[in-house]
Amino acid sequence: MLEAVMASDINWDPALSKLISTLKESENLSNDQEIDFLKALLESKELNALVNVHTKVAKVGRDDRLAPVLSTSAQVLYEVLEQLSQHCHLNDDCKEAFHLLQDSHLQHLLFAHDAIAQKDFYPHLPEAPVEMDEDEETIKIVQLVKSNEPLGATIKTDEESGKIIIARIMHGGAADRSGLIHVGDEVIEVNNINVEGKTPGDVLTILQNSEGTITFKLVPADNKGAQRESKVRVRAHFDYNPDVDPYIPCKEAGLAFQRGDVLHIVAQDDAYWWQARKEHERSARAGLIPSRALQERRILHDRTQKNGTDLDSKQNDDFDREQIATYEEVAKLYPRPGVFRPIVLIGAPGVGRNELRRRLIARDPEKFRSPVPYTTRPMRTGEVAGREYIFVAREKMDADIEAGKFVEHGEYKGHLYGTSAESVKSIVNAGCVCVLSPHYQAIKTLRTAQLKPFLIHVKPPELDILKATRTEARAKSTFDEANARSFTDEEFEDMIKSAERIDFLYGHFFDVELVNGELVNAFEQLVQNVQRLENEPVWAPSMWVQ
Ligand SMILES: Nc1ncnc2c1ncn2[C@@H]1O[C@H](COP(=O)(O)OP(=O)(O)OP(=O)(O)O)[C@@H](O)[C@H]1O
Repeated sequence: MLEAVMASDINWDPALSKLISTLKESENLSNDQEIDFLKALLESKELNALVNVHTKVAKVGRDDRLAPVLSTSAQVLYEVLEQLSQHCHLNDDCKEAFHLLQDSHLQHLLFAHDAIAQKDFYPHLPEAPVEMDEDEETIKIVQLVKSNEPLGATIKTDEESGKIIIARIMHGGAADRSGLIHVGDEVIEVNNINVEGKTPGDVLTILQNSEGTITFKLVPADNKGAQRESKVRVRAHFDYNPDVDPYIPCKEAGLAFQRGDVLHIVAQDDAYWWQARKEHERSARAGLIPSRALQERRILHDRTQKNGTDLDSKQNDDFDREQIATYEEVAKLYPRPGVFRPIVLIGAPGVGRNELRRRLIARDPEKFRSPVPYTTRPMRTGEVAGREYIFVAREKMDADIEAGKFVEHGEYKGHLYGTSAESVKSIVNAGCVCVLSPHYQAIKTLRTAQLKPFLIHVKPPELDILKATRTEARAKSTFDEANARSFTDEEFEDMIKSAERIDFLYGHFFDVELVNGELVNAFEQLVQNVQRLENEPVWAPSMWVQ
């Protein structure tokens, strides 16, 4: 009786009611326990409520008015940001729209929208296994038309089976675009020629001698389509030329690049050879590049071979080079309104970092500021504490350096000098652009996710221009504090050598290189870079972007 009252309170789903009544009619089912269990489950309030929710959601889902106009809005947002970034300097409205669209709440809202629009919330279940006769092998026949373009696939002999298999499919190449050939597919015939027992070299000869259409008979691999394009971008920290690489499996498939190039890594599934495209050449076919592991091994091997005869191992007391520079993962760092990245001018002593820094501050002292450095040297007559320097006791500064409170520091004639992290932070927090011109060894301590510095290498021009510009400007040597004199020839030469060494050791860390020949031009370039940083996204270590 009680059951009947409760049941009548519930608005049963019609399909569920029908199932329950069918169950009651199936009295001839032998196992009573199973029927009781099923009955209890079907009559439970929870299941009924779930079915009702499902019916409502399904009904709403069918409503065309709720269909998303767009399911890639986040992508569109990035495209709009890219467009706007080129016009920010022209128009204040552009600038405002650019800053508004960078808001992380807005971006996450669009990500959530796209996930729903693409119905990305359903669990991805593996495909149900299809029962197949084990002896039966599916064979596919693939026809490709031979053109001047390479096939974009490499083959190898499988170590275990001795069969010829597809080793690699180059992203964007002819084989990839056909969508018909996959890594691991076994090659049985090429143009009706059986390749059993043949070497990859023999197969290549068959391919080279074929004209027009090439027909492959293949046994498909189990994991076809397993290659998925990754989104990883890296900045190369070394130059690479496949033409002079004796180990690359196929020189034509290689991708040449230079230190500083941003590469889009499209496949990393091979331990030694990654596939990549240059970031600014999006439509191009991907090429092979050495993997991080392979490149690390090569560098270590080269170092032991050279055994201390090169720039790298000399003067180790002076420099500490990043152990092994291969690739650094990068992402686009968008400017944030009112929060400016510190501008750090690095260069050989005497090259003109301070001159450029002073000019930048003089151009807009409200906006560009440099922190007052700390020192342990005694105050000189005419100096004011907190204006030229913040004067501190040696013990205090030693302790603060030890505690990591200085972003850079050094010792000169027995006294410590340095810039505190706090003073940089307070300039940034005040909405100003912090400009620093520290010693080059400070790169390592400055280059952190907290500071996110924009590093500029101020380089000297060629020797004759260096001499001419400094002589004409009556430049004062910075190597002799006691006497105001001009630079000597030796000092000019040292400046160039020092710049080469900075480039060798830290070149991959710089965002921009700026040649300080004619001062007016160098300053103009500096201003342009500073403006670009305020208005455009710039590649930075991906750790800084998260
Ligand atoms: N492009 C240039 N043309 C002519 N003179 C220049 C140029 N750049 C800098 N100078 C002059 O060279 C001298 C040294 O410059 P600056 O003090 O800026 O060097 P620095 O890189 O800061 O050196 P240090 O690290 O040794 O202090 C100054 O007299 C400066 O005016």
